Amino acid sequence: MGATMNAPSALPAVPVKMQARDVKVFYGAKQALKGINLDIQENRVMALIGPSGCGKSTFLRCLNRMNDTIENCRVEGRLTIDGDDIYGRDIDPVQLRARVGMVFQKPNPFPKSIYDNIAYGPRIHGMASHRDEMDEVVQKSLQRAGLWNEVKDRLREPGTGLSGGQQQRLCIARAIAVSPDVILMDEPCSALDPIATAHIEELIDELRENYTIVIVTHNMQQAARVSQKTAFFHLGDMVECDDTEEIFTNPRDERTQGYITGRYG
Ligand SMILES: Nc1ncnc2c1ncn2[C@@H]1O[C@H](COP(=O)(O)OP(=O)(O)OP(=O)(O)O)[C@@H](O)[C@H]1O
Repeated sequence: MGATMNAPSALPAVPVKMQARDVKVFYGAKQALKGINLDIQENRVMALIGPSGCGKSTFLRCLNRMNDTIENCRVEGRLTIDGDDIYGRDIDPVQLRARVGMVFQKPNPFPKSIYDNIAYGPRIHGMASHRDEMDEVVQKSLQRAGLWNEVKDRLREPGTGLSGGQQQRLCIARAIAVSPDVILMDEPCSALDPIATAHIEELIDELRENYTIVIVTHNMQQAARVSQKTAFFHLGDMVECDDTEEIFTNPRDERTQGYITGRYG
């Protein structure tokens, strides 16, 4: 069977989807990240936690080059997806952002119909040539985001007319529609009530079957509930990354311990 002889209980290694090596980020003269090394495993949820201003969102934005849109922002180091340098000359940031989708803190549907919110990306990327094909993409994306049954009879109504939780699932469906490998989520539940939050958390757990997910959250219970790996950031450093259970029960660094026990943050 080819099992490793000296480690009979070892599980097969999980492939690395994205990798950061010595990633430094500057806003003008101010350094926000000090040399981050991190491996993001495929089909896992990784939570990024840490006190306000430690660089979690900055790091997240490096993963799909959203920092390119910030004028005085400079990124150094190496970031890869499936081994490809995402800051390489041959990488088109628009294509990259389809491969590495993003969901923001505040649901931000386009001022368009529910249908067109989903169809927008596939249209731009030429992913569906016929109406039937597009209908299928829209239906599949909404189903995967757990929203289809609620909206199937009102696809022509504006996306902005949905509840906050539904809007956030619409944004997740929009990200899914262009067939990403990775979905980045920047505090996706912070604007939602507890029921909508629980719904999104369940969805995140389902989505990891097909996608790699990186989520920034201030809510440590949420990190513990949804992620398999957790990385703790502090003052621009990635202090430690481990299995989520390990980080919350047995952190190695006293800064992590201080944060998870609520001593600061
Ligand atoms: N556009 C920007 N211009 C200048 N400085 C910025 C910019 N965005 C972030 N920073 C700075 O970079 C550092 C890291 O910010 P970042 O938003 O990544 O932290 P964070 O951990 O996500 O914080 P929070 O949890 O409060 O969202 C902070 O000192 C912040 O002030």
